[in-house]
Amino acid sequence: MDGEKLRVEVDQTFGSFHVLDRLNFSVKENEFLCLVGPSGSGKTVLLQVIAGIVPPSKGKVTMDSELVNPRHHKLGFVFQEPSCLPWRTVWDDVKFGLEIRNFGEKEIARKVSRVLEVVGLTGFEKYYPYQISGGMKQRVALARALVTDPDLLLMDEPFGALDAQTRYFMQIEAQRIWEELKTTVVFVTNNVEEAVYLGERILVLSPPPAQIRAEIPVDLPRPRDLTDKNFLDLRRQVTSYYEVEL
Ligand SMILES: Nc1ncnc2c1ncn2[C@@H]1O[C@H](COP(=O)(O)OP(=O)(O)OP(=O)(O)O)[C@@H](O)[C@H]1O
Repeated sequence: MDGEKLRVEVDQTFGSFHVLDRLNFSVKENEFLCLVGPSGSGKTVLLQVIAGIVPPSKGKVTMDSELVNPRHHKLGFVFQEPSCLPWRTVWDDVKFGLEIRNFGEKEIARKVSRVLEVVGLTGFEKYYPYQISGGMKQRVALARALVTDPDLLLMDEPFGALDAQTRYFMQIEAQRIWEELKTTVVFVTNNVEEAVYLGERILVLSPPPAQIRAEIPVDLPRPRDLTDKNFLDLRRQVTSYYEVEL
């Protein structure tokens, strides 16, 4: 496929439990792909398989036509629970991923300061996690993932633990950041509106053994308008697949 970044062809079982049923899809370079599906449908497992953390029972995941390997490919993660290191300031937390990659001090300073600007944390460099809000902690997590210029950014319900208003604000920010950096993103969410707001394409997973129930391109101009008729029509369409058999 033209511009294909990631190809996923996997089947996953744990003992006798069949979680992912012959999933087969690809992600284009710079694409923002959203995965939605009911709780327990295997979205987190799928991200773990994509990242090479869990080896697939059958099949393979390739990035740029090579088997995915966390040692060779730069993968960024953002999880649902903000995972700031309590003893590190925002600055030190974000630079952690660069320190272990042996970047020089000057290069680290340049990259960290740039990424903090991108996620809107300039001015908060010296703050500790207990001094910042949940939304800001997720910005730190995002900055930590972005600072290494990942080939692929995997986001697992990153805004799921935030209150509704902060979540909405972070969606606006995520869209802005993606438009600026054009990183390839696989974004897992339970929230259909969030998927239509952010994704260029949405895959709807069924309950386990999970198959792709629908693949829906989101061809709406950005920034998207939650009240626009086309937005609401698409949201309804995705929801109709999502709710079958729930
Ligand atoms: N290592 C494992 N061994 C056995 N079963 C597992 C393992 N990892 C996940 N599972 C099971 O796989 C199923 C899918 O879990 P997963 O967390 O991927 O779902 P999910 O779609 O991300 O759910 P949620 O939206 O609630 O986070 C669950 O029933 C879970 O218990």
